[in-house]
Amino acid sequence: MNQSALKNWGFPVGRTFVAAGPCSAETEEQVLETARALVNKDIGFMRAGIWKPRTRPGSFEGVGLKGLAWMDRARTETGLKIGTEVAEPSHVEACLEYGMDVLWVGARTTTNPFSVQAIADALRGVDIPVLVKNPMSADIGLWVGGIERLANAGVTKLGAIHRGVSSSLEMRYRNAPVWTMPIELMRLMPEIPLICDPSHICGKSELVAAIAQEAMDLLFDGLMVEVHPDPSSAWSDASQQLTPVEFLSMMNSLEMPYEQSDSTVFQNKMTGLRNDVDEVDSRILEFLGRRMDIVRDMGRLKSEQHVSTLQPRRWQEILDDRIKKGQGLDLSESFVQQLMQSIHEEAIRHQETDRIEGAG
Ligand SMILES: C=C(O[C@@H]1C=C(C(=O)O)C=C[C@H]1O)C(=O)O
Repeated sequence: MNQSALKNWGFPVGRTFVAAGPCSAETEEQVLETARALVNKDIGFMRAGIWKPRTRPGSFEGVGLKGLAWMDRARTETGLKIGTEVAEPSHVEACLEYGMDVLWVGARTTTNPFSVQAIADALRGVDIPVLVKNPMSADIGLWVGGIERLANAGVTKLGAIHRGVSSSLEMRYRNAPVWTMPIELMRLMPEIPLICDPSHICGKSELVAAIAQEAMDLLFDGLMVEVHPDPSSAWSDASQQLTPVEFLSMMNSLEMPYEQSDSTVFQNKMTGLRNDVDEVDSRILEFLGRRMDIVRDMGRLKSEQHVSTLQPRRWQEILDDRIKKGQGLDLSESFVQQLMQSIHEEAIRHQETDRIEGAG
């Protein structure tokens, strides 16, 4: 949690920090209409995409420079701060000419250290807030590295935006939420304010409120939400944008939890439950240690008989059986699968280590 940093950067912060605005600037009227709908609503800044990195050519790629002039007009008229995504040094230069209040580096750009470095170099000596979206894949090193490149170039007002991760397996969301990634960023860089972009995670407007709430429950410092005066006619990302009315109603119904409570009853109950969890975790680890002892015995037997470490049929049986058992315990299939895969990998490591040592 680092909302004080956002306040120090000069952004209005209401109950939580929030950036809102259309996916793309489309027309001057659309930009102004959005700004008018957002004014005096505790908005940190109005967002709008000016250059849109699209997966395939031929789709709408942003209005370019004239969009910056529209945003500048919207700022003059409403007093809202304005921000957009930059993907190359020429974008940075144009944004600085228009005095944009905040910039962010998009997910595709964060994926490429050369691009981030070029943007960082273009930002040398500039003191505006810069936010870095997580890369397309679940590679936290690229995210941290992007933030570090900007910091090394002298950018001091740094933040991060979590927009989920591209996944061919994900069906419900456009980008898998993979909360472990922002939680790890919070641990590694606690001084960096962290904002969630539920619009890009969800891809569908009806899912946005639940993900925004989850972000609040996970102590994100704020949200970046796509809001369009008429989402169905939007030139990009039509299905994930909220109307201003939907956006405001979502903001009003968001619950903002605290990290702690002063209630001693709460604290005592939590301490008791946490002790129980500590006890269970110790037993899980003891059992895992025992499992690995057995696995190593098997490894020695296999080694003597020149039998392979990997036993695909046995592994398939184990997976099917544990997933089924997990269902009876209200453990999701994907959790049990990931857990067993980790255990299997550790088992293979034990058997292989013994094999190599035995051979040596
Ligand atoms: C332990 C064994 O070796 C490997 C590890 C397994 C496990 O951890 O359960 C299962 C099958 C093998 O791929 C075994 O052959 O049973």
